[in-house]
Amino acid sequence: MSALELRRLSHRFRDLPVLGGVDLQVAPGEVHALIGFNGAGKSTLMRAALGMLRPDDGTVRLFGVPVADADADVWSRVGHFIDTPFAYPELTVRENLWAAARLHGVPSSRVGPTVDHVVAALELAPWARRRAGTLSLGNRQRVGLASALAHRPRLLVLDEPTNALDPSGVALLRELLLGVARDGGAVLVSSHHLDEVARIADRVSVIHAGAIVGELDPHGVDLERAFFRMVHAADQAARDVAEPHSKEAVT
Ligand SMILES: Nc1ncnc2c1ncn2[C@@H]1O[C@H](COP(=O)(O)OP(=O)(O)OP(=O)(O)O)[C@@H](O)[C@H]1O
Repeated sequence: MSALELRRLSHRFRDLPVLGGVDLQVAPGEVHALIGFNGAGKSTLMRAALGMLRPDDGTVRLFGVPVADADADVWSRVGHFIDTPFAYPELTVRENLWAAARLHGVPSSRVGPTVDHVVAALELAPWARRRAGTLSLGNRQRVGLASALAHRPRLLVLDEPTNALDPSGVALLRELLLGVARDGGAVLVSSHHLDEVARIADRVSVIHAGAIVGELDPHGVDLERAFFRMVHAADQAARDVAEPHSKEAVT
């Protein structure tokens, strides 16, 4: 059973079509990367996957359960990092992580060691007693990732998680995500960084203009060229559908 399954997901914001019939699955033990240009629909897809946005059409299942029916047990197995990292600015890093772990169902008897573990994992110890609102952007991003990871979720959904991280943070996160997948967890991660994706992904789906236009081999040569070729082919196919006569005139 897939940890996450999207079927025929469609959405528009007013008259702007943003997702057009997306199918996507993330299996246990797999890092599935989603790459695409700015505005391609990555965040919208992830928000729909997490029940933060109700799509116009299509279905979302988390561990086989329709997202609308997901109960606390299902959500306790999900971790996410979307948009601006969530943190209470007036609480310390430790207090934030404590709250995140409790909200994800970690019992109070285990929350102390859970927080210790994730503070160490994200190398947040020097800032653990600082208020989150006083942290640098990169360290706030680390707190957001720590909140997503603290309760050891079986499905992680991360939207551009390396954006503000320094090279050591990027390397740290890479090892953490590979560890989650090695332990049988499922990871969906969006990124613009093809080289980073190639290092961690088992599958790479390309999203373009709200549609999955193909998969890239993460171990293939020249991922960037393959990505642009795929996107341009999708654009050409869309033009051929919109203006069939211009194609006939050329051929
Ligand atoms: N709440 C909203 N209201 C109206 N339009 C929106 C809203 N959220 C997103 N959009 C539009 O939907 C499209 C897809 O946006 P989305 O944020 O999903 O793209 P993305 O692939 O995550 O982009 P980026 O790489 O820049 O983060 C864009 O054209 C965006 O302007």
